[in-house]
Amino acid sequence: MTDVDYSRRGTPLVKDACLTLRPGELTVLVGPNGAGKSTLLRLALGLLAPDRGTVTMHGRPVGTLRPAERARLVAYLPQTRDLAWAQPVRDVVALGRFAYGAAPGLLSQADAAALAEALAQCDLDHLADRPTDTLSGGELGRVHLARALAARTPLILADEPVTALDPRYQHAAMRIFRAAADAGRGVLAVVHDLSLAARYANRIVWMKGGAIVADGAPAETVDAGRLRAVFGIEAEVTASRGGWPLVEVLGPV
Ligand SMILES: Nc1ncnc2c1ncn2[C@@H]1O[C@H](COP(=O)(O)OP(=O)(O)OP(=O)(O)O)[C@@H](O)[C@H]1O
Repeated sequence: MTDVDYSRRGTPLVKDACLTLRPGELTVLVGPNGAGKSTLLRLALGLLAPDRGTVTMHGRPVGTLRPAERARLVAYLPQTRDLAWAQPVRDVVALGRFAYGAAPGLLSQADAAALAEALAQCDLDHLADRPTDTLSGGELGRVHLARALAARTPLILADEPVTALDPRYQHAAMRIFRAAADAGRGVLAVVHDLSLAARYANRIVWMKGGAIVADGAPAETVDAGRLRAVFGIEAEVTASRGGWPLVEVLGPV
């Protein structure tokens, strides 16, 4: 996206945003509550139309893509994930294949392979037949992640995909995203845990007040001054043994 502005009732929610997602990169979007992260994702997906600027996907204006075309290019994991009715986990994950013509009970070989891989990646094999209204919040979070992965799209946009997950599954999910990026896909994930972001991202995009205020590798952008300026927190940043920045939040400024 280039030079994107978006306002609602006279209030600018996204200002002058320029962002290019590249294949092979796990980009983590961070910023305080209300910074405009979800709005930016929705603009990138063409779910909102910008007041100014351009948004393209694979070189085409995103607004000109038909829904099924878009669904083959990008998987979207929204922040609020309502399911209209309870269905078995397997069928919900299979919805990730709808852009390829799949329906529950009507899966091609490719659909079935993608479904099986996504269930296994998200450790859902033992829950595959469970109705979704019997799952815990974290289990349901993994179902939605699996649905996004099953689409096997070149691009994944995930809005707070790890928020409901326990530490083990948070790391597992970030590793899945990182592996997807290493395999050549482009991933953009909104993550609030800054150490988790710094541990796995190739690149961190920082938003505040609707604007992208920094964009770069974790080692280049995670520092105490930026954490104070963007989040209003005092924090100590040290280097982990693995070389990535570790953030210890001391408290609000
Ligand atoms: N339809 C709308 N009308 C008015 N204000 C809106 C609308 N949609 C979003 N906003 C406001 O825009 C701002 C940005 O919202 P957005 O959901 O993009 O933030 P966010 O960075 O994703 O926040 P969070 O971390 O809390 O999820 C918020 O202040 C929100 O209240």
